Parts: sequence; C-alpha cells; structure tokens
Amino acid sequence: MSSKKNRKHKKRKDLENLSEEKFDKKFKEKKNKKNENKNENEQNQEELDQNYTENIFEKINKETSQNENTNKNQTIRLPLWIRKGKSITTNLQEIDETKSKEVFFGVSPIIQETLREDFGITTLFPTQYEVIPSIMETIKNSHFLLSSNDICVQAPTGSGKTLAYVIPIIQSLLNRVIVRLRAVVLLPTRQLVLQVRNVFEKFCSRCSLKVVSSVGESSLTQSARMLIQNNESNNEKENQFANTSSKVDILICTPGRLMELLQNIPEFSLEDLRFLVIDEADRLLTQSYSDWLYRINTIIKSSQKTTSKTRTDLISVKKMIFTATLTKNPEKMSSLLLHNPLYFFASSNLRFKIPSSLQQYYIICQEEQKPLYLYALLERLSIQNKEQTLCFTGSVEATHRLFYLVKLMSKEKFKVQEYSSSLNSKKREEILKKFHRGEINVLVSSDIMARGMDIVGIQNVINYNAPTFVQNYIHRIGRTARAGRIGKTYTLVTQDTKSYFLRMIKRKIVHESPILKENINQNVISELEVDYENNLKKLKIMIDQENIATSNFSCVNNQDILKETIRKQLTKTIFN
Ligand SMILES: Nc1ncnc2c1ncn2[C@@H]1O[C@H](COP(=O)(O)OP(=O)(O)OP(=O)(O)O)[C@@H](O)[C@H]1O
Repeated sequence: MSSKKNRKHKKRKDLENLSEEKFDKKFKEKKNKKNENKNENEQNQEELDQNYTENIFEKINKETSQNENTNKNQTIRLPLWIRKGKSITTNLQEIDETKSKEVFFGVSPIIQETLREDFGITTLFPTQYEVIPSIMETIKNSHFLLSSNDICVQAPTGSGKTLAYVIPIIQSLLNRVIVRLRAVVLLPTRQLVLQVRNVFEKFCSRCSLKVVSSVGESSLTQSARMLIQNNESNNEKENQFANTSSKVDILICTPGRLMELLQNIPEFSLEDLRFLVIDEADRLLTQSYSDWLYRINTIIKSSQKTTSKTRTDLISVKKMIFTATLTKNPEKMSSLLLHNPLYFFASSNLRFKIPSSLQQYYIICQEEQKPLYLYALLERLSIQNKEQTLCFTGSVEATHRLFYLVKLMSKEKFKVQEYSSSLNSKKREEILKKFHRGEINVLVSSDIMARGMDIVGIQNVINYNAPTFVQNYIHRIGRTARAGRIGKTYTLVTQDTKSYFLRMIKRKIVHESPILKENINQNVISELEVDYENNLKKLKIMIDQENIATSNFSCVNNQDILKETIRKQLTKTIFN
C-alpha cells in the first residue's frame, strides 16, 4: 500500500475507533472553527482536486501518445459511470418542448398546480426533464438490488437543479399513509437550508406532507420537538410500550446538524429513509470534517439492518448528488459511496459550463485605483442602468471596508449594504429580503453569498478581486443569469493578474461567447479622484473608531449586539 493510502486507511480506522464522546468533542471543535478562512482552505482543496484530475489526464495523454495502439478509453481511470453519463443541454433557448410537456404533465396535478401558481413555471428546463424521469424510474426499481441507481447531476448554476430533486421526492411521497422521515436534504449553509425549505413548503402546503428545516442556531431540543412525537399514554402500564414516531416526512439541514441529531437524540432515526440528497456536493465534501458522509452511511445501514427483513432493503436509500462543479478526483468521488450511479452532465471534459445567457467582462486597472474603477462602474450600473449588483470581495474585513467606502462615495445616490459572516443571521436575512425586494441596489459581499443563493433580480456580479480558483469564479458569477435571464459579470484585474485570470478562464470554462475587455472612461476616474481621497481619510477614521470601540467593550458577552450598536452609531455620525 502506498504511504498516501496507508495514511488514509489509518485515518479511517482512527475515526472508527473514536468513542462517541471524543467524536462529539472533535466535531464541535471543528464546527466552532467555522470562519471564512476555512472557506478559503476548502476552495484550495477544490482547486487541488481539479489539478489532480488534470494531472491524471495529462499523464493519460502522454501514455496514449507514446503507445498509439493503446485504447484511450481503457487508460482513463475515471469511473465507468462518469464516462457513460448522459449529456444535458445548458442552453435554455434549446428546450425540447415535447419532452418538457411529457414530464410536466406526467407528474401529479398537485405538483403541476404548485409549479404553475407558486413558481409561474409551465415549461421544465432540460436538467429537470432529463433527470426527473430517471429518478422516478429508479425509484420504481429501488427494491431490486441490481437495478437500483443513485443519481449524480452536474449542471450549471441557475439551471433548476433544486426542482429536479424536489419534484420526484414530492411525487413519490404524495401517497404515503404514515408520516415517517423519508427524505433528508443536506446543504452547506443555513441560508441555503432555508431557501430549499421554502421550495418544499410550497408543495407541502397543497398536500399532507410535512417538511422542516434544522440548522445550528436552533437548539437540538427544539429541533427534536419539531421532528419527533412522543406517543405517551396516561395509562402507566401502556406507557411501558410507549414509542416515538416522526412528525415529518422531509428534513432539510446541514450535515453538521444531522450528525448532532443522530448523536444526541436517541429517538431520532433514519430507519425509514428513502432519499438522501446532497446539494452543493463538492462544497460539502471539501468541508473540514468531510468524513461525515462515511459516518452517515454507516448509521443508515446499521439502523436499517435492525428493521429490514431482506437484504435488498439495505440499499433502498437513494442518494442524489447535485452540483455545478463536480470534482473529478477519483478518491473524492469514491467517498460519495454511490451505488450504480446514473450521471448527468453539462460538459463531458474537464472544463465547466456557465449559463449561456451570461456575458463576461474584465476591467484592467492599477491596484490602488480599484475602488475608483469599482465606483465608476457602480454608478453606471446603479444610477444610469438602474440595475442590481452583487460585488464580491476576498474577505469579511475587505467587505466591511469596501461597503463603507462605497456608501461614503455614493452619498445616498443608490442604496448599498454589506453581507458577510460578521453580521448575525437575523440581520443577514433582513438584508436578503430587502435585496430581493429591490430596496438595495448594491450588495458588497464575501464569498458567503457565492453558492446556491437564488436572488432573481441580480443583473450584475462584480469580482472586486479576481478569484484564484475557477470553482469560486463559477459559483460567484452564477448568482446572475439564472434560469435563462440575461446577466453580466465584471472582474477587476491588474496588468499583473490579468494573464493568470484569463488563462484560468480560457482553460477551465467552456465558452459560448468570449470574455470581453470593458473600458472605464479615464475622465470619469479623474473627476472622482478628489472625492475619493477625502473619503479614504474618513474611512480610516471610521475603521479606527470602530476598532477602539470594539476593543473597549471586549468583555461584553453578546459581541453581535455590541458590533451592531457600534456600527449603527458610527454610521449615524459619519453619514448623517
Ligand atoms: N422550469 C423552470 N422555468 C422557469 N424557472 C425555473 C424553472 N426551474 C427553476 N426555475 C427557477 O430558476 C432559478 C434557479 O434554480 P435553482 O436555484 O434550482 O438553480 P441551481 O441549478 O440549483 O443553481 P445553483 O447551482 O446556483 O445552486 C430559481 O429561481 C427557480 O425558481
């Protein structure tokens, strides 16, 4: 065994041997360390995965050219299911109306009604009409060991992946008689959990299915109360046989919360589980404590062993993986523990697809003039075009500084807000609602908004700093041009970073239209310069005051409230 394999084997053994208590402790420690630096590490890991696969392909290409008789397909070490995957179109102008109608009218009238009335949907997207029938077919076969399949879907951002799993889950549970926890959907963040729960709720409100979400901020006891019913009786004798039952059919949560429920709530069980959806799968697999999937798999199998009578029941949990940027690292893929997977993809090679309605631009400027160029661009987009813009920065601190600066410069000509993990979740939700309603024109954000967030009105995404990793770029720009809408993305680069960025984009993304250079009028920049210098000075004062105020009150318990109060106070004094 190679030393790398040895290490992995040892790690897995160590994990298996960890006592529950130690596991809990380790799990919680890791959880507490959640911050944006971790996200960066995870993105590093995603990039390593991509490079790893590219190296494999480079090696394969070399081997192939050295030996002309070698059969190319045989040398590729990617699993067969990937090579045999089904291609789906990403161009939403190329919808096959017949197929779309066939699938739309093939689902229950309740689902059709919800799609029409709550979502305004009468035509399904390619990802949906290709994937939904296959899931329905494999559900029928779930009890036949050989013909049961897991599902793995890689399709661009905004291509409707959520409904591609929500519809078949609702369809197959509609006629259930007893409430049991039959579907679990895992997502990486609280905001995404709530977003997907809202989608499920629209269907469940028209039928008797029950859906709940559980995230780290609600207490475990609270979650347990929502999930489990204690069927106690007044009769003491009967109470000896009192049992518990599920109050819900579908649970949406983060993997961390699922592990906590499994470990701390003895009545919580996955023995009736039929669907396990892992959305934003590549992101979840790069999380610091990525062995959660292995552990959940073991728990599902053992809880089913105790209840199932036949061996075939053991594989009846259908795993469904959804992502816009699937890793092709074979090791990572095997950690998904998929059973006979059916693979759907938008692009068969190592390059990723982006929405075809998205136009990409880059702007060259000097590092120290970036805020000026950004502001000039924002003025054009927000004041002249009256469009909504999401602007990504590289960190929480940068988000905060840039927000203050843009706010100072805008002088209320347009509404700007910041969005990062430094704000508490209530505040974040409030901001999202305002952005949804169009009450905020510009949202300056850290990468916390980069994945999965579905906000209809965003016309532009700006990368204030060019992302180093292509996956990060794809998810960020995927917040616009969703569901076939037009969107534009602008990336600020310097002469030094330009070639790395363009090379990365050209090598790793399939382009339907080229990335174009955008110019900002030099006169506009010159006119802004004096005001910019003054505002930089104000910004420095603000940040210094904020730091002093925060450190003076470091003993205050609730730092969230403190920060909020300081910010409000400062904003009042500086901006009014
Ligand atoms: N058939 C359809 N017709 C019109 N709009 C649709 C259709 N299906 C989904 N949508 C809308 O498209 C938007 C994007 O869908 P969704 O969030 O599922 O994308 P996604 O592929 O999961 O993207 P990401 O990879 O960024 O998470 C949503 O607002 C959704 O309501």
